[in-house]
Amino acid sequence: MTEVTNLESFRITALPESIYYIPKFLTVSEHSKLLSDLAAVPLPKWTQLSHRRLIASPSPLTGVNKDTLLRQDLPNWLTTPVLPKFEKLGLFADSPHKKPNHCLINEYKPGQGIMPHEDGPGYYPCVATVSLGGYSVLEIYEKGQLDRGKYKWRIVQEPGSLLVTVGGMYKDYLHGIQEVEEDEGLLEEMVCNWNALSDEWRTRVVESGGKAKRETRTSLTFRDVPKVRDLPFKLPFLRK
Ligand SMILES: O=C(O)CCC(=O)C(=O)O
Ligand SMILES: [Fe+2]
Repeated sequence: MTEVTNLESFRITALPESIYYIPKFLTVSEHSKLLSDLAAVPLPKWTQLSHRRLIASPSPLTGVNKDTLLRQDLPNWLTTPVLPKFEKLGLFADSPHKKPNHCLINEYKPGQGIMPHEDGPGYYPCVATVSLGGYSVLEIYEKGQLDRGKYKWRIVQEPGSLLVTVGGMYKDYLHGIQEVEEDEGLLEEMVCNWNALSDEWRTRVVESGGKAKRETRTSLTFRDVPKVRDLPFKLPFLRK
């Protein structure tokens, strides 16, 4: 496992703003435990969208601006493997609650993705994304660039990795994942964290001429929601 205590050493230097890629953030057993705990989540917790399925944990944001979290802890299976590591890295040290209180879980099958978007003002501008299952290619767009349909940078996320996005990169750019069954053009000069990727993955992709086939991939995107409201009364099933 990578010794993850110095965030700065994981900065993607090809990018102008603060974005960090930490390979092997999870051990192999932490990765498979998270996947099996996720598989045990009851089906009704998932929301099926047209191009991915989603769980907002502990619950979707509420209020007129959809920026308010009802006070409830994240489940232990999600926090136990990652929160102590976030703390070691100093992630969320300056955020209102000093740790994430919300996690969007996205599952993408081959051919699925997420349109270029920004995450919006409801969250403190730090997102920590843990990747599970297959690899993914996150594409970053300059805001005025979307109409030309072209991303500016590509970041590959391998299973077990952590991607941290803070500050300007969070606010001034859009990010998305293309809805394809196979990515193309995954060449050294096109992938800005190429050197941080595993030899196995790079070799396989180079041998297939810059192509890679998608597999099911799940992202756990941890965030801190500044606005938290107490539940008007505690329902028995929401008690910890
Ligand atoms: O799955 C990912 O890595 C990105 C997800 C995302 O951008 C989001 O949930 O806002
Ligand atoms: Fe996002």
